[in-house]
Amino acid sequence: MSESLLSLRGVHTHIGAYHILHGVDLEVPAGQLTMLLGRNGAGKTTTLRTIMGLWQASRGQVLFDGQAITAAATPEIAQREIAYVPENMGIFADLTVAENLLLAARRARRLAELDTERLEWLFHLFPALKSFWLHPAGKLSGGQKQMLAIARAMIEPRRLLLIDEPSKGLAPAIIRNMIDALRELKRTQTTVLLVEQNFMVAKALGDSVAVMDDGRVVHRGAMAELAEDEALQQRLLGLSLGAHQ
Ligand SMILES: Nc1ncnc2c1ncn2[C@@H]1O[C@H](COP(=O)(O)OP(=O)(O)OP(=O)(O)O)[C@@H](O)[C@H]1O
Repeated sequence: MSESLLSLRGVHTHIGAYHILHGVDLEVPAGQLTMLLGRNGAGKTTTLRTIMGLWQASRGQVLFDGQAITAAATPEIAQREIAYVPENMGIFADLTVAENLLLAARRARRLAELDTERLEWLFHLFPALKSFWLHPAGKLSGGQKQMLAIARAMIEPRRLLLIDEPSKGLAPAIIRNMIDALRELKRTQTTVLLVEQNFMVAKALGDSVAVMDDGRVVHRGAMAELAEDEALQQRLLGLSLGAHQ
């Protein structure tokens, strides 16, 4: 079992008067892709936002590489090379694809300063970025916007990527492209925590898995084990047998 890069220990999060996370225990092994699954409203997005410091944990600990980041502010967390791709993607529609990528790169101020090798790798993963390089990002299709959002998170080497439901609303062919790109990212041994509702995506990409329900992690294990156990999927996720084939 590889060592955890990120650990959540008994994390509680309140949003205003609402108690949303009720003691989340989660381990994200280094160099692996961990799936975070669960029904709607289980607390997956709240967990990612709490890790990123966008919500503050009211109890418990968030440890990154053995150090507590529980009370750290978001910029400090980002400086530790943790990147977050929110469900709404957070791209700037009026800016070009190139400008969107440049803004995500902390070490480059001008396009010429972007690491060309890394850029070529991103173009190889997401060819649409090259075709639309100088077009406003708002003109991209939903799938292309999602690819841009992920590419922004990958423009510089990151130690941990938090990605929220990248397949949402995408056509199956686009989802397959996205799976291919994330598989390629896995080859670089980047540690990823990926929230998904689409079980096919989870099955294709996950090394390990955590399933949430009602603000807690209720199952942890290998993704391959959950993928084979339809009764467990039914119990944890309410998937009807065979529905996700
Ligand atoms: N800003 C907020 N104010 C109040 N309640 C919130 C807020 N954001 C989330 N919640 C509530 O917290 C609970 C968990 O939401 P969260 O978005 O983390 O779930 P999720 O597992 O990501 O669900 P989904 O798959 O639907 O995105 C839900 O009951 C939701 O209504």
